[in-house]
Amino acid sequence: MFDKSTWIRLPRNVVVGHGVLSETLDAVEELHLTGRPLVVSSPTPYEVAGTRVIDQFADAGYDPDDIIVDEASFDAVQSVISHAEDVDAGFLLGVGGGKAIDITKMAADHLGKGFVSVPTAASHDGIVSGRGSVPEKDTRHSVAAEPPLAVVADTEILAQAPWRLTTAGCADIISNYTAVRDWELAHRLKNVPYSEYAGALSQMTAEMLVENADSIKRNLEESSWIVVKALVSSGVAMSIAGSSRPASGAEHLFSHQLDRIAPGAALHGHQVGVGAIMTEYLHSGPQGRWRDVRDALAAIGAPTTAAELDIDRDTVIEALTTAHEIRDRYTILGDGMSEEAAVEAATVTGVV
Ligand SMILES: NC(=O)c1ccc[n+]([C@@H]2O[C@H](COP(=O)([O-])OP(=O)(O)OC[C@H]3O[C@@H](n4cnc5c(N)ncnc54)[C@H](O)[C@@H]3O)[C@@H](O)[C@H]2O)c1
Ligand SMILES: O=P(O)(O)OC[C@@H](O)CO
Ligand SMILES: [Zn+2]
Repeated sequence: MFDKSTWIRLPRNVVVGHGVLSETLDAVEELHLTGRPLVVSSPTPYEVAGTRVIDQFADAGYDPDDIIVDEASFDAVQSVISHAEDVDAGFLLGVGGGKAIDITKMAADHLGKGFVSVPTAASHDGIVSGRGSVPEKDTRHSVAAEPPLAVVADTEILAQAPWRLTTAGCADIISNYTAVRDWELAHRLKNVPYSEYAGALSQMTAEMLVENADSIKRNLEESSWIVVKALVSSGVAMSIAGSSRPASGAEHLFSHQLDRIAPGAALHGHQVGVGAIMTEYLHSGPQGRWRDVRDALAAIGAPTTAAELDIDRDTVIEALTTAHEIRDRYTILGDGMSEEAAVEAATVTGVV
């Protein structure tokens, strides 16, 4: 008997383009969301977009409230949950980078309330995904969370954000190459469930971004358009998979470990990009495609070395040799790299 079943939870409205922040109210009303809007944001995104979202709802007769968060932690999620309960929020809007959006989708999930994603930077592919990423002690959780009912991605705002945030988003997408390779490996070796559809979509998204690298340029709003569409597509791949597997392999484990050892050193996307150069080397050897990964990152101006991440050699080696411990996710790192092998991989690829 065929007894498989799956839920693919996707946004209903994905609104992308110049000035679309002013259509946030329309995108929400079309969903028939009711009650008090709660805007969850971090300091700069609040100034850049949060106040304008609040004004829209206030002018339309809603009674919006807001809360500022700063870090991706379970404490921050709890503070949003408590605040939402105190003010009797009807639905939540996450306005900001990856951390603010992750916190909002996890709080919305706990509360059983609708969630709307309003990215202010094209820096990560959590814009659409139904996953939240939270560090806790020695580990990093990938938590099932409320996927957005609507996404409002204003390319005017995304283009005005610091350029490094956009190159971080590109690198988060380029890392899909190695994430899919790790996923296929885990499927073959450990019988981890694999979705051909999600894997193909994730890989195609990375390929399209790399093919369009010439059009991804500072001060060009079309760049934000290309990158945000790729970020949406990657998030859809995660929703189809029901996990972050299509977009998170060993290169992400390396980055998560860096977050523990050298917190705040570099952006998530930049870290996973550098990680992908080394894990592609591990997959395909010295003559393999790690140079293609490195060149694709370099073409869009993302870091390709530890120095560009502002991370020293020893930290890279420590992160490489311990990355397999952070999560129960089988990857090319297997049960761990020896120090000698880590030095070899980081040196041959020019990361250190
Ligand atoms: N849930 C998922 O599927 C998923 C996917 C990718 C990344 N992530 C998570 O997202 C986080 C990384 O996202 P991030 O790189 O956006 O980090 P972040 O949320 O810390 O944002 C980086 C900085 O950019 C600022 N910023 C955002 N928009 C700005 C703007 N318009 N102008 C000026 N500054 C602006 C933020 O306030 C913050 O200080 C990590 O925690 C990562 O694990 C989650
Ligand atoms: O599940 P994690 O490893 O947090 O990955 C999510 C996201 O960063 C993928 O780009
Ligand atoms: Zn990522």
